[in-house]
Amino acid sequence: MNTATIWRTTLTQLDMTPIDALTKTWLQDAHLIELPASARHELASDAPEQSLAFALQVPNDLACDIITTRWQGLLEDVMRDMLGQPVALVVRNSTYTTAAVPEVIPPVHEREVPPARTAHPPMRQHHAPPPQQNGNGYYDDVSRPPMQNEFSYASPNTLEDWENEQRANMLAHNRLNPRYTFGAFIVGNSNRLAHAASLAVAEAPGESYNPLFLYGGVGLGKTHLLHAIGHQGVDTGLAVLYVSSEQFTNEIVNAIRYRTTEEFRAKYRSVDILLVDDIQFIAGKESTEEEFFHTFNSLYEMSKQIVICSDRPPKAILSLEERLRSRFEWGLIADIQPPDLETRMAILRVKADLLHYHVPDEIIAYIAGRVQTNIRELEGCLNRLMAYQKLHRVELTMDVARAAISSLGTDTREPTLNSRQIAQAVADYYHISLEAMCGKQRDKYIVTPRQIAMYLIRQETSTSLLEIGQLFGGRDHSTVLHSCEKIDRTIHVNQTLRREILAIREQLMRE
Ligand SMILES: Nc1ncnc2c1ncn2[C@@H]1O[C@H](COP(=O)(O)OP(=O)(O)OP(=O)(O)O)[C@@H](O)[C@H]1O
Repeated sequence: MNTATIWRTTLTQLDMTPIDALTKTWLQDAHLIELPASARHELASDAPEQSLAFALQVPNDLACDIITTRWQGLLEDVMRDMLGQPVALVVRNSTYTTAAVPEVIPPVHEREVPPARTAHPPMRQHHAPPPQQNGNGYYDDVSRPPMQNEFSYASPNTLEDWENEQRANMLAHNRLNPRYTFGAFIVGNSNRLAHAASLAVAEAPGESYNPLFLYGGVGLGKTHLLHAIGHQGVDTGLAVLYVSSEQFTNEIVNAIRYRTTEEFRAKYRSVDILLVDDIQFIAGKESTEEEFFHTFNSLYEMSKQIVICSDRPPKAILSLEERLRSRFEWGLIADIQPPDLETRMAILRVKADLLHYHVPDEIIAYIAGRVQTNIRELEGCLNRLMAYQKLHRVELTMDVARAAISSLGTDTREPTLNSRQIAQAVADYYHISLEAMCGKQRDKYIVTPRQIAMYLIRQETSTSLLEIGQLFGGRDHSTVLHSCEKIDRTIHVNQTLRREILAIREQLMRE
């Protein structure tokens, strides 16, 4: 996929985000280019090694500042979901060239600066040049007025309004992903408890479950729930702080290094809701655990809400100090399990609707059947499908979906099924013998499963109509075609049949 297509597809996906109109105009005018290896030093120092590196050329300095501080993280997330690989961006004014940067001056994000003294760092601060606050608690590099003629999209008044709104937003919503709200979270059996507990905590922070400890596998919605609690807290005027344990650790290291531990403590102890992601990473880091222990105690004593996420329950975080482990167990521990097929389909449906992307149910079921454990991958598949379809300018059919999804990496299940396995699964599901199903019998309780088996074989394998006919007692290809078409029509009007077929598919995917 070339960079122009990647960028066009990214722009379509930004439609559902609350990016303001002016920034959207800048993004529409931006150009994405691949960053050559020789320019990788421009990326944030914590950009993953294996990330795809791009430069986003935007029309002016102001756009550059705002997109970097406010939206870069979101852009990287959207592109990562679409491309299935981490993405690192550097946002530049389009007049910038690498050659123009004097070699003796390191890129600004690599220069050493003391940690910003703010309780509300901007979103993804680690990717941006560290902002400097002015006396009003605003960030100078963002609040700086634009130069005359710097852009021509809005009158100064509009810009001023915009800036005020953005400052307020940035200070309030800090690093929370605008897409991760309760409204956008699909509830199923796998996450019902975690969702209910998160909602209870958001509605009455510090009163119901404290701490709330959420755990579950990769990409199952822990961070999403954490941010949803955060948004609700911010909306009700509370001071919310979301940190990854990695960020917490870095801040402590910096606080010790720059002798700003008092400020560090003041910051963490002034919040109403503390949200900590991936707590398992503080285990074994002595001074981080020590500081977190005191932070926890202070907040707890003041009845401030603490919500913690991890990939495993407290008992399984082996090198965690006992006193922290026991505190994590004081409140409620809720797990998130991999979603069932229905939930995966619902998530895909909602996501497709948000993108105004019409995806037939059968394709939703197909994707949901292939990605079973990780919702991030599930979303990635949908993004990939959309990008693939746009790139090839083809109608969205099952074959297109298959081609798009099969080019994905290892987390998806490739169809390794053969016709006999499918026929057997259908026979098992309807409690009939394979022989009867493949024979000549014409009773309805045999005929329908036979037609379903033909339909599924046609969907899931490249077996020809002729071969399918041979498997089913030497029927000719037009009979097979008729059966497939009949099932295809019926599942659009018959919920029961649709569910039965989904259940068989799910069973096959599990095998
Ligand atoms: N129940 C859900 N409804 C809608 N979207 C969901 C749901 N669960 C997860 N997602 C989406 O899946 C993606 C991954 O979720 P999230 O980042 O919260 O996972 P995580 O459990 O924190 O993963 P990790 O362990 O990798 O940090 C996000 O885009 C999130 O919005």
